[in-house]
Amino acid sequence: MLKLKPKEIVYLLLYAIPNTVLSFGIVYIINNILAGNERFLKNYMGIVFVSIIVYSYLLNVIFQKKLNKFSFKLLYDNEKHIFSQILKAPLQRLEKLGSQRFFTAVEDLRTFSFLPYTVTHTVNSLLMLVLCLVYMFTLSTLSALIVIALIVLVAGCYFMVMKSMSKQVAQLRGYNENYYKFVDDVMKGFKELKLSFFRRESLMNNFLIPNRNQSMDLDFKINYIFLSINLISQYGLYFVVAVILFILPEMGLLSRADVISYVVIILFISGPINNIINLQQMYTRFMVANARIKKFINDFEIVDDTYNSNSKEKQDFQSLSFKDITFSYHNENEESASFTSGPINFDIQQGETIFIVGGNGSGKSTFINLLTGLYKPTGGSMLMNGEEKADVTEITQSLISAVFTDNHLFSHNYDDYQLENNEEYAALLKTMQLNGVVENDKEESARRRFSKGQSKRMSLIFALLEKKPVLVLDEWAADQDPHFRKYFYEQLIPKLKEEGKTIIAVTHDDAYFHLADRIVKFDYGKIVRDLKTTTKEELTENLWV
Ligand SMILES: Nc1ncnc2c1ncn2[C@@H]1O[C@H](COP(=O)(O)OP(=O)(O)OP(=O)(O)O)[C@@H](O)[C@H]1O
Repeated sequence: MLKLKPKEIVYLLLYAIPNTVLSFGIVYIINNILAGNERFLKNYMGIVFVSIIVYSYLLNVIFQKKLNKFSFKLLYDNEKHIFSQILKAPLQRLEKLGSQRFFTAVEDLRTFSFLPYTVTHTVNSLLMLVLCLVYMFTLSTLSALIVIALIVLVAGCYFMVMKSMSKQVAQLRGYNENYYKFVDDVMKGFKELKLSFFRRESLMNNFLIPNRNQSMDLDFKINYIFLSINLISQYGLYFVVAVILFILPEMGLLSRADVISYVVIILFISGPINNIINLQQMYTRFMVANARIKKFINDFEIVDDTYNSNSKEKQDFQSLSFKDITFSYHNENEESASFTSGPINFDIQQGETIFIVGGNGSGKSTFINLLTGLYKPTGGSMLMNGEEKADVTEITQSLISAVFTDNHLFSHNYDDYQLENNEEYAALLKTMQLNGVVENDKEESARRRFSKGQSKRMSLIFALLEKKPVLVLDEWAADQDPHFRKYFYEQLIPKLKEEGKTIIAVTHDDAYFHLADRIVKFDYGKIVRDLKTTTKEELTENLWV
């Protein structure tokens, strides 16, 4: 993710080299004026000095602008990339990795907003350091070598400590990932938490507080080490100054006149050295964030198996078949499957209404996820209109609209229909008995908070507006009042059937089972009954025997 292209390196050098030469020019002039060098005590030197400062300032402004543009592009492009990766990920991957990965990835990306500042200061500081050291060499080779050795010693200690830090910075990120799980629990389980003092206390005392305390201790330790290292670098330089002032002249390695130059240079480069050292913690954070974003992108880097077609072409639907379809759930770190579905053999013809029934955990929703292409089967084949389809999602995207148990009403209209002045929408609001609830045909009126049952009805309206031939409903009627439930089974389904819809509905409402064309019963992930409905009594007899 963090890779510089040759063009960017050229830009960086085009800025950094002249800028450092100019900054060095400033030190060089100061040094020579302090040393009383005749050539520098000219009137025009003041103008040269100010010009260098102004020129260097302008160069920095221009470069900062470019670098800011580059890093913000990097930041925002990656935000978009992460979003599109999530949209491409299979449901199973998302269920396994958890939504908190998304939040920490965005947080990791934000670290890169410090990139322009860090890069500019590092490049300037490094080049400045090199030039000042070269200048020192022109004054006295041996002394320069001693000074370099001392700087290397201080830097060496620093880097050793730094190296051990990246593991701890990564560990800190891990704590934050868990923290987001607790945030998720609070947001989604707020009501359950409100109802139980014990649960709230347990969440706080046994989970959140230990997590935050461990995180705080580690965060403190990391920052304390960074701070200590910065102090080492600062005081280490005073130590170098002490060597220049008291030892090198005594040993006859440096003339008293050159001592001034050396000290001026050391004091001048102490800024860049401290910069380089301070900025190391930013690099450690960049490295960790970069590695984690890479991991995130890898974890979500899958061949996009979503059928990407915007084709409005009406699909001709006659039949859909499962041939020996199998699927398994695996718990983390477990070889054997925790639940296996199939082999499933199933057929549905155009215009049929099928109710999927069975006990809790019998595999109905898993079947719906396979049918809608959200789960990829581990074996078997799917046929549409008698023709085998390699890409299951091709079937689902073009044919099926669905309302899931945990339906969601989007905050905006992402579909290709408009609600305003849409007669079909107005008619559906009436059919769903929502015309008194939804005030008008404006988007805002459709995207507010509804009661659970109303929200399901809105989702069904949106599913019907997609005008796809197959409608899949997972326990849709479970949230409806008895009056509307009766209306749904006895009038709405027959009406949709009359309009040519093929309906597959998961249901527990055995009072209405007889109203389907067929009942498909699941148990332990397998179809154990596939019955044509006749009379209510006959069905009851056949279904439960
Ligand atoms: N994401 C998952 N990971 C692992 N196991 C799962 C997952 N989802 C469901 N299961 C397991 O698979 C089995 C079938 O679950 P499924 O949701 O398909 O049942 P269901 O028939 O729809 O039940 P219900 O009537 O309660 O909604 C259950 O044992 C369940 O615990």
